[in-house]
Amino acid sequence: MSIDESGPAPPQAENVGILAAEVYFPTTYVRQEDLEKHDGVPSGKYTIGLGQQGLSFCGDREDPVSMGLTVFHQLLRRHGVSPSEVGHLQVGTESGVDGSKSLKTYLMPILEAAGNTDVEGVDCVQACYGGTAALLAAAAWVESRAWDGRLAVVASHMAHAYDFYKPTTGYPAVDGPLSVYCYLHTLDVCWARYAERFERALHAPCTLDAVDHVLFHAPYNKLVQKAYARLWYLDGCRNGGADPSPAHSHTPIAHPYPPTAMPPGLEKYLLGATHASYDAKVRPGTCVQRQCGNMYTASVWSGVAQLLETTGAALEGRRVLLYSYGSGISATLLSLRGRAVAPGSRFSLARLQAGSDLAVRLARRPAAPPADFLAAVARAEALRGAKAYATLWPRVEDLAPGTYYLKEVDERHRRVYGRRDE
Ligand SMILES: CC(C)(COP(=O)([O-])OP(=O)([O-])OC[C@H]1O[C@@H](n2cnc3c(N)ncnc32)[C@H](O)[C@@H]1OP(=O)([O-])[O-])[C@@H](O)C(=O)NCCC(=O)NCCSC(=O)C[C@@](C)(O)CC(=O)[O-]
Repeated sequence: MSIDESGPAPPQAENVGILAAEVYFPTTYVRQEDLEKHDGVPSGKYTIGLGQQGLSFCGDREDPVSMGLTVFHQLLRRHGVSPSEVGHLQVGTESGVDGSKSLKTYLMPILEAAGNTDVEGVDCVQACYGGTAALLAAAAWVESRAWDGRLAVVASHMAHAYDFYKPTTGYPAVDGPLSVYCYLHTLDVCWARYAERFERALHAPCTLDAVDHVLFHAPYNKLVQKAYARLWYLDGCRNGGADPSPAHSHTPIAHPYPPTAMPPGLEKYLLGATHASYDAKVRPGTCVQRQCGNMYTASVWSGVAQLLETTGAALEGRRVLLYSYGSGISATLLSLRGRAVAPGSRFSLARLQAGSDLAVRLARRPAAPPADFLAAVARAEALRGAKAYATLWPRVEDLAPGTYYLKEVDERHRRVYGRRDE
């Protein structure tokens, strides 16, 4: 997919696009309905209230490095990319394993094995936005005079899902309502700026009708539903539509209500009014997010991979709007266009679709009991900063074939990785 029009095209801009995407999630997860029972909250609180189905977590055998190794290895192998073809490798992350060494350096053995050490890029760290920053840096490299024709890889990894779920010492402190406000308010600002640029570049009105799919960063799915409803509302306001609020029906809206000052009933109305278009434009990119929980830097980009799987060649010519949000605040609203590549290319949309197995892998995961999840959290806490230990769980044979895993942390905090046989 190519990055959409956003201004006068520099000479190399036609080379910029996403050729392939790969997603890794651990095989261990807990069902949200089991967590509701375990936590003693009313039934529906997590599954309907937050719109989530599963929560991925991993044991001490997996960390951001092993997940990055797995997904990077898989990306090259599945798409027939030789390590010598990679000239840029950038990792978007929220949770490195070292205060100095980048995650990118841990992935280098895969390229070094093929004699390739001439690889630009390090890590991008900024809450959930790191993956997007990495993608934009890779795109800028391909557009620049430094580009030598090789491929750029942005390897986003999934952070431990419980990092944000159970804040304790050393975990992020969260102001939930403020963070939700910031997410939605930032969407308002981004949409206004996006629409302005769109109209300047394309000399055509920017409306949601010009968009075929929308992908959102997803801390939880209910916020995605609300964000899409808000986008529809903003679109109506911007394009001189009538106030859809039952209380103010058909009054032209000069200024949208801010997210915190919506008249009673308006949000519910918007959710209902956008139900069908949400199903068509948004839902196809949300399955991994609902089944794994907040994937932080990888969240919105998992939607790209899922859209490739569900839509394939039909994506050609379609416009995908993508909202990346990271606390702090950093956000980008950008659009991508599905583009055909040379017939028979290893990166054709049809091939990407045929080679993708996200739904199969999600369905194959056996659900773990909440007690396993809590034990993994407790062990991660106990091992924070520890050295000279061998990892214990899960058993290597319970990892998916080909998965990289952490074997041990030695007495000098050096991490040793292995790979499960295929
Ligand atoms: C989001 C909050 C504040 C929610 O807070 P909470 O206390 O978990 O839930 P709540 O009591 O506010 O209820 C949530 C919804 O569930 C409903 N509900 C309640 N009970 C039931 C039931 N039985 N059956 C059906 N529905 C039920 C309830 O009515 C409500 O509906 P809403 O008003 O939203 O429409 C909390 O989960 C939180 O603090 N989360 C962490 C922060 C977060 O996710 N923020 C999102 C924006 S910031 C962001 O995306 C960045 C981030 C987080 O990814 C980090 C980064 O960038 O690094």
